[in-house]
Amino acid sequence: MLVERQDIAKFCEILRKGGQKVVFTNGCFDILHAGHVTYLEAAKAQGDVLVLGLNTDASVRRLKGQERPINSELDRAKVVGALESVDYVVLFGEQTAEAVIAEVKPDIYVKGGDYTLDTLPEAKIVQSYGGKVAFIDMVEGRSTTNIINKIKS
Ligand SMILES: Nc1ncnc2c1ncn2[C@@H]1O[C@H](COP(=O)(O)OP(=O)(O)OP(=O)(O)O)[C@@H](O)[C@H]1O
Ligand SMILES: O=P(O)(O)O[C@@H]1O[C@H]([C@H](O)CO)[C@@H](O)[C@H](O)[C@@H]1O
Repeated sequence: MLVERQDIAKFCEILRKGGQKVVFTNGCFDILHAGHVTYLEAAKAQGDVLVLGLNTDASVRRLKGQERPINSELDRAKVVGALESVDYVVLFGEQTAEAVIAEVKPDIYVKGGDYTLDTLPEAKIVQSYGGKVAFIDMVEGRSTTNIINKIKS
């Protein structure tokens, strides 16, 4: 389910008050692949509810170049939100997920093994309120870039 950004803070406060352990992750999820699916299943397993912060189209363009995303933000939200492991999706347009994390205040913040505590600016804000940061191992050879390059070749 897509939650409006203006509602996400209140929404997650209600989840926490209901005793739900909230897991948060973020990403572009442009062309979904098996690495994403495995990763999101492992992220969800860390708690009770998985909230996914999805980069807006403008944000993806800044991060991954003018030719991206391939799929629009609403299409990406619909596809990734259809996964059983993903409970809620919220769009964010900032460069990093720090602001939306400050609103969600997840118990656990998860990213893939392509990041480390040193390369994750969001780690500081999670740790500032006692949240946990977890990393999920990468599924070898799976990436949206690889898929695009394979189609182009
Ligand atoms: N092969 C993979 N195995 C596990 N997790 C992955 C894998 N690829 C991406 N992720 C994770 O999924 C999230 C979204 O990543 P992203 O959408 O950038 O995927 P990507 O395939 O790396 O895309 P791109 O090739 O466009 O950079 C990130 O947290 C990332 O760590
Ligand atoms: O799909 P990606 O490229 O893994 O998602 C990005 O993750 C960044 C990460 O959290 C380190 O800051 C984030 O800043 C960026 O906005 C994308 O979500």
